[in-house]
Amino acid sequence: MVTEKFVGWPLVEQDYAVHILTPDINNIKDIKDKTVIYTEGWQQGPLAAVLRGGINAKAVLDVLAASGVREITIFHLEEKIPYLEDVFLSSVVAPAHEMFDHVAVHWRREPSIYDLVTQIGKDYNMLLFGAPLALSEILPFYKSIKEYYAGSITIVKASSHDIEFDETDEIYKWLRQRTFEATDFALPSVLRSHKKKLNKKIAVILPSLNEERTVGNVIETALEVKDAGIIDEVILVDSQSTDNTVSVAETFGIPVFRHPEIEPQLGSYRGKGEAMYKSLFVTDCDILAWVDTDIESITPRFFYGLLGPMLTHPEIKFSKGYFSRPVRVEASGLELGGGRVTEIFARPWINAFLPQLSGFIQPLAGTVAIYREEMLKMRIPANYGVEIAMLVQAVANAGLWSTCQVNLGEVIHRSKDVASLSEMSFQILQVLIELMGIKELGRHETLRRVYSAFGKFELSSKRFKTFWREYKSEASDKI
Ligand SMILES: O=c1ccn([C@@H]2O[C@H](COP(=O)(O)OP(=O)(O)O[C@H]3O[C@H](CO)[C@@H](O)[C@H](O)[C@H]3O)[C@@H](O)[C@H]2O)c(=O)[nH]1
Ligand SMILES: O=C(O)[C@H](O)COP(=O)(O)O
Repeated sequence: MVTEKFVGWPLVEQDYAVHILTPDINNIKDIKDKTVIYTEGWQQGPLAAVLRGGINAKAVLDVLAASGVREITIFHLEEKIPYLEDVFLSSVVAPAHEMFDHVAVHWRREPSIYDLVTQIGKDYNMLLFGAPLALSEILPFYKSIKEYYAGSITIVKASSHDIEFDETDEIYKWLRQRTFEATDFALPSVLRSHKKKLNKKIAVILPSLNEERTVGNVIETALEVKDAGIIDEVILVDSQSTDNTVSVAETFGIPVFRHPEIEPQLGSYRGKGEAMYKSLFVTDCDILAWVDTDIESITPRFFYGLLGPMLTHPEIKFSKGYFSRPVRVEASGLELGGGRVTEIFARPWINAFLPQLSGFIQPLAGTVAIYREEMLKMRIPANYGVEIAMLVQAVANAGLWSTCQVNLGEVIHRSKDVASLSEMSFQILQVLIELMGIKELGRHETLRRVYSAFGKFELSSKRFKTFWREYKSEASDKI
């Protein structure tokens, strides 16, 4: 049963749709542009909100305030990742103090929301929750809570202009089936046995350019995973570092190459893409994985996590790492964004022109693994466009379902200044224009920047030509 307005609910504002939940319900509807209250009904007596943070949690506060509630009790399960608490603090705790006369926040440590509800349920006639992300998850969530709580349940979904993901959406399906957690692959014996069955050799290639501070730790961590029998080779490919990166790497006894010296007759360009292109000449392994050498928060998880889905799902030919990169911003306290170039340039571009890739959380991540035979089909730009180029071609050549992404945890790495990121974006832009065959837009390769101060101008301009590599034409006999 669905009604527009539930009479039992003492709402004083009209911007809400109220849908009745009953234990035998098997379908619920959304109403666009309205906050929706999925509820078993208003119950007089003590009530509490169980909130994690985010827009649906905030919507619970809005609904209660609009219903005339002046005092609120909030239960919150402590996050395993502490910075997520900033989301709770900024979206729930801070506004609650503005909206209610009295606010009690209880930080809890039960292992799950169901344990929490079991503990507190008898004290409240009514419990309110923020809705899970997808509409399709609301009903299962309701039914699970119902098993542990006898009072009246209410789930609130914020008004949103967003298009909901649903089961018919291909990206949603892909996200569900092709997004993995690195921690699910933490048992070396299981990965070893999959690797044996798959019968493929794996090389981890570490690209470096002036990473003397972090490279040693990255190599050591990679070697741990090699010792565990998950990878066969660890190789460093350096882009002519001017610090001690190479000598640090050499102390570990791994093969170390300066990429201009690899197949020198093919010439040499500067850039990370060039290092990745040349790596195929220094190993004959079947699967190649790259992990950046500037990652301060490196752990074995980065390596086995990236490779785990490929080892356990032979149909997966390309694996991309993703991670959280907490960035502090003024207004909301914290953004869980993907990186500045990702959010401001790559993601909007992808959604506008390459929506099939919109499920990738970190489309620019440098932590990637691919089957050698798939890489051989690709055109590789020498510059920072390499990551997006490989992603676009991986999906174009073998289909979205041959790709996956893996949550590797949190990445703390050396951050570039905005001017450097602007140059990186310019390179990625050039690569996308080329790959998408929209050259008629013109290929302007100069990035001009005008600085102005005290009425004077200074002009800097830098040329970014994208050099493309192809295995087919240039080097097929060598690899
Ligand atoms: O010419 C180069 C430039 C960089 N690197 C190494 O490549 C990795 C990543 O480079 P970095 O300059 O730190 O890139 P980010 O600013 O972190 O950029 C992100 O976005 C880029 C574009 O997608 C990706 O290439 C990166 O891997 C990804 O971390 C590091 O280990 C570098 O030492 C090289 O080997 N050669
Ligand atoms: O992936 C990105 O967008 C860039 O590498 C920038 O990342 P940052 O904003 O975390 O430095």
